[in-house]
Amino acid sequence: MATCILGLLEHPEVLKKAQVQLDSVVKPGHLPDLDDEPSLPYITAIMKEALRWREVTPFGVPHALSTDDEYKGYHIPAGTIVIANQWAMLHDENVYTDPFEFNPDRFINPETGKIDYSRARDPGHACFGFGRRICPGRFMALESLWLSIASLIATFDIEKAKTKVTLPSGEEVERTVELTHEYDAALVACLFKPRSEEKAELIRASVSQGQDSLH
Ligand code: HEM
Repeated sequence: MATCILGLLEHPEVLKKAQVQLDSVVKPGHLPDLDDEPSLPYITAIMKEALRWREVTPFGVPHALSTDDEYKGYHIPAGTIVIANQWAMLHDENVYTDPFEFNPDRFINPETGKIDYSRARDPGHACFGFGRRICPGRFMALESLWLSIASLIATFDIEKAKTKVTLPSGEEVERTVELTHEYDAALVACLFKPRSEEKAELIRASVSQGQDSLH
């Protein structure tokens, strides 16, 4: 979710495009649900791009060989720890054009407007691991992520938080609130604003429904 929010902050046009698609599909007064998924390919594309762009586990989960093996002529003895470089697979420019760009449209066929993995491979080929130990929670993860992203975009405008700063000259300027980090200057404070009073009511109703279901 954090990656997705960062991508949307960097690309307000993606947020707007997703809101237009949501508004044309989801009935007024309702939040999106999984039945809407086939009609909302752009939300699916945003989710897949977030899972690719800043993948959750760049080096997967290390595994150890229980028996000797051979891979492309390399002998790998039993006990060797093998790390799958998911980051490289999901940023391979032969598979994903401009791999460091957050671009959900890479998964959308421009003619049909539908999801099309023939132009950019489904990140599911790497982001959940591989083989026998592939993530068993991936179906739940994809559905809950999709619902969270769709509901967030349907109800909120998201923008970088701004603050007023007074320069030594006395001039007041507006600045983006960035919490710089030793290794990464990408920590940005953001504001979530309900898109309308109707959406604010929808958010309140859904929060109180969630609280009721906890009791
Ligand atoms: C976006 C969300 C998620 C991502 C990216 C993710 C990714 C992964 C990855 C890369 C592995 C290692 C697979 C391997 O060894 O090759 C893994 C393992 C695992 N995941 Fe997930 N996961 C996610 C969500 C979940 C959820 C929601 C659950 C449970 C409800 C879950 C349960 C597990 C379990 C139990 C394993 C260990 C499987 C084993 O070693 O046999 N994961 N996950």
